Amino acid sequence: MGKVVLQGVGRLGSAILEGWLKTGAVAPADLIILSPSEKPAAEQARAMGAQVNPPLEALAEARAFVIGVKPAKWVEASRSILSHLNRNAVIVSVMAGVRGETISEGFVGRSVVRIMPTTGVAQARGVATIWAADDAARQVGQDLFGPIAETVHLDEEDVLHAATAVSGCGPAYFFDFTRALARAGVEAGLEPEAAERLARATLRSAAAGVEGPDSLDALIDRVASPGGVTQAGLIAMNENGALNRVVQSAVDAAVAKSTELSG
Ligand SMILES: NC(=O)C1=CN([C@@H]2O[C@H](COP(=O)(O)OP(=O)(O)OC[C@H]3O[C@@H](n4cnc5c(N)ncnc54)[C@H](O)[C@@H]3O)[C@@H](O)[C@H]2O)C=CC1
Ligand SMILES: O=C(O)[C@@H]1CCC=N1
Repeated sequence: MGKVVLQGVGRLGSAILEGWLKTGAVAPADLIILSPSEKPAAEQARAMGAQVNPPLEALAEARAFVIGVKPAKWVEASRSILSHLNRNAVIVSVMAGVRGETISEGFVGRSVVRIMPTTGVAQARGVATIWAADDAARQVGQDLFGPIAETVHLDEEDVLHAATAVSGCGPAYFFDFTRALARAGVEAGLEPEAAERLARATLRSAAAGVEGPDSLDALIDRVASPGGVTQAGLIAMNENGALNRVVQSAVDAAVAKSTELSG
């Protein structure tokens, strides 16, 4: 089967690692982790049998090489490992922006699959958008991320910018909204601790609602009694298209940044 190399155990890399360890999607004995500093998730993986920073000759057994470093770092990070990496290893990039063709050139023609996951992969409850130029690479992406995320396959690489702006970044938008809701609750008279507990629990409760088949319109409708309290809040939030405008501007800015990173 071959080894899976994870290069970079930062915010997202550690979430991926936690998801794999939790689900067994990648057996710890098949994991090679490359990290310049000690990381709790890497240490947990090591205790379960993974190799952390082994001699680079170990990369000759790699079937997949996951780039978990920042877009500005991958070229430098690939330099020392390239000559050791199995010729047939599939390069799995979770980097925002950087194009598959550019990565493939940097990895001397190896196949590339691009994935845009959310940090929810840590709890095996992520969502991951997948694009690859060839089916074999796409399958590697599915095998690695299917067990820890709901996967959405794209036919067009360019649409990854939009998927990144909506989904890769999306959890932060919801957390930001939740924080704003808690702050508004404090303004309205709640104690800060109660306001934060209520806002966080409401996010979880709303998330449970979207597990089912109901449309978003139906879900909103169920909360908003006609002429009632929720409707008053929704009317204020959407006055002159305010909510759509602010969300659209966030997505547009993220798409622009992702496009900038693609060079
Ligand atoms: N944080 C997120 O929610 C998401 C991040 N991404 C992508 O994931 C990648 C990583 O992002 P974050 O985890 O947020 O950044 P981060 O800065 O938290 O993690 C990057 C890690 O790479 C390590 N690193 C740097 N040079 C290295 C090298 N030569 N060898 C091994 N490790 C090295 C750093 O020590 C750091 O721990 C980025 O390309 C980003 O676009 C994609 C989707 C979501
Ligand atoms: O903020 C970032 O650049 C990365 C990509 C999507 C989520 N986090």
